[in-house]
Amino acid sequence: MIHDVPIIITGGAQRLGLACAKALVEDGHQVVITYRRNKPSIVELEERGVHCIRADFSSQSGVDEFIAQIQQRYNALRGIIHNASDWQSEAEDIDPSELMERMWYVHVFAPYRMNLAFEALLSAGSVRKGKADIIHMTDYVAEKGSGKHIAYAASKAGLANLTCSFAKRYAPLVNVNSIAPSLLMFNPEDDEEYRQQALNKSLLHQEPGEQEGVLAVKYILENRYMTGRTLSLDGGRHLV
Ligand SMILES: NC(=O)C1=CN([C@@H]2O[C@H](COP(=O)(O)OP(=O)(O)OC[C@H]3O[C@@H](n4cnc5c(N)ncnc54)[C@H](OP(=O)(O)O)[C@@H]3O)[C@@H](O)[C@H]2O)C=CC1
Ligand SMILES: Nc1nc2c(c(=O)[nH]1)N=C([C@H](O)[C@@H](O)CO)CN2
Repeated sequence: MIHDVPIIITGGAQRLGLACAKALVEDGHQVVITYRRNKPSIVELEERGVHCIRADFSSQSGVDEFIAQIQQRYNALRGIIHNASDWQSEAEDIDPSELMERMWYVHVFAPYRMNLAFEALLSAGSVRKGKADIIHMTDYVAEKGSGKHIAYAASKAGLANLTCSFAKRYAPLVNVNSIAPSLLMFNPEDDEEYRQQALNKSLLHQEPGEQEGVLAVKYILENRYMTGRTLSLDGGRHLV
């Protein structure tokens, strides 16, 4: 057992999770990330002192194995950012039952099990660091639904609801909040037409990039009077 008090970022080897990991290390935090598929960023993160753990949250055993590794290695946590996510749509070649199960495991079951299992570690982290946080990365569509990503949206709504329940359960030692982005970053395969449509969905018409997500995470980590709330990062999409 070592005496670090890290922040865990799930799905931390690319895009937003990776940017958060680098930024939190810069700010002096100890960081643990999970990754599913190996990537060059893992070496870079390990060189910066990040503890990288391979984990797949699409089954109960994958979640349980990860929890056991954390409990064996650490006795306190400064926080956990549930960022791992699978943005899969209801495509014709996908079995809906399999899709819903996959979405539910990564967006609801894994955060739920981890939040329960890490209660003692987060409480200890709060005592040692003066504060502990659980952050759920949800999505604008958790509130509005989505015609193309039905299971994804439903499972993100489940994650948003966990925010309220765990905020009640863990107050006052652990603050529990969500960040609900709309468009943060396009994927490389997105074509120009798709990009224009997505940009036109918000008042601000921009692809903000991962650093806006990092700022939101840092705000929550520093804030002492917010729990059970959602920080909306959507360019005013609700007003369009
Ligand atoms: N990007 C955007 O515009 C938006 C993002 N968000 C939310 O913000 C967060 C970050 O977004 P973004 O950086 O784009 O996310 P990505 O989709 O790029 O990355 C998510 C990470 O989660 C990991 N992951 C997926 N499924 C599993 C699983 N079953 N078990 C373990 N790990 C898994 C992936 O690992 P691997 O690569 O190895 O498969 C990947 O590294 C997500 O929660 C997302 O839903 C919300 C709205 C908009
Ligand atoms: N896990 C992910 N979730 C989401 C992604 C993504 O790439 N990975 N992307 C989006 C889109 O950016 C969308 O909001 C606009 O095209 C949503 N969620």
